[in-house]
Amino acid sequence: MAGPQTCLQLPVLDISEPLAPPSLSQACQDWGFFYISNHGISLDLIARISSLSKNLFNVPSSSKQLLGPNSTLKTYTPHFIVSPFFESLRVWGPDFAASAMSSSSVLLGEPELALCEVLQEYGTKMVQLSKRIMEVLLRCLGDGLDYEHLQHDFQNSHGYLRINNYTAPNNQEENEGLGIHTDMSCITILHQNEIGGLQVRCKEGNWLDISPNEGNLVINIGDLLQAWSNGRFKSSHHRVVLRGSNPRLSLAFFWCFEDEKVIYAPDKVLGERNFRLYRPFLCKDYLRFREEASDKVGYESIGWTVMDFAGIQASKTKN
Ligand SMILES: O=C(O)CCC(=O)C(=O)O
Ligand SMILES: [Fe+2]
Repeated sequence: MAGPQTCLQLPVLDISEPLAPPSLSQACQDWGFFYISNHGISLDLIARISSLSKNLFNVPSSSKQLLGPNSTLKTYTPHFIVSPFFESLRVWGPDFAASAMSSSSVLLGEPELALCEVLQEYGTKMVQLSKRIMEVLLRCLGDGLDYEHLQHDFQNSHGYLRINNYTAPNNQEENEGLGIHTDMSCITILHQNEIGGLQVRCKEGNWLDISPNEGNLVINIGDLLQAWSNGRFKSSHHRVVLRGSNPRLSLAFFWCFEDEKVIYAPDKVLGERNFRLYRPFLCKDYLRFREEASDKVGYESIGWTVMDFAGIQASKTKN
């Protein structure tokens, strides 16, 4: 008899094709996760980013603190904020090279030009992919002509990249590299290396692996799109577990609404559900709510999702 399912089978959207697989809408509704293929990101580009960014993570932690939460740039998240095994460097778009230049100059004493160049290439491709993926997703929400109208809402969206470096202890345990959370994006485009470890939580509460899939990138829906789509797309709780001591590196690109955007599901996306699940809210107010959550309860976002913040049924006061 087959054992319980441990790995989630997800549709693959071939981004070079005009049509999406029929199962895509359902996957966005049930899981908020799918893969994309033919995305134009070569293994060589990823290998160059991985090896150059390792040089940055290898500098002494006293240097990395110069970019930490109390610094001016605040592009580095040190160990123990998210977990003992996680550190991360943020690269702001749209000028990814300039952001990498500032951070690498602080870490190495001079800019790492090769890294700036590859990150500019990666970031620019991520922006193009995000627009293409959003186009496909909007077609799923509004049939035919509606989608062009919907696209206006995303014209000022922007993106940033996080280079996540995981180092697990050499023990037999399964260690949590990144705790349970939802993303504060519209969509996230993720490359995880061959180690795997990304998991999504089922309704029943158990965890399913989202395995590395033949060079395909993982896409997940974030909170902003869940609210804007009136819950038709789901921002799922997910986490990263580390099995064994192999190093894990991931590149997570977050495509977001602009800070001043009022997030409010347009009439055309309401679909069969004729009422709104979320009150209108300013994007930056939700980001602030989540920041406040991290200060109070740490990184994990349970009880501090967009439903808690703006859900019409939800209690809106948190003490
Ligand atoms: O490292 C990963 O695979 C996932 C990262 C992630 O979920 C995030 O940065 O929000
Ligand atoms: Fe995430």
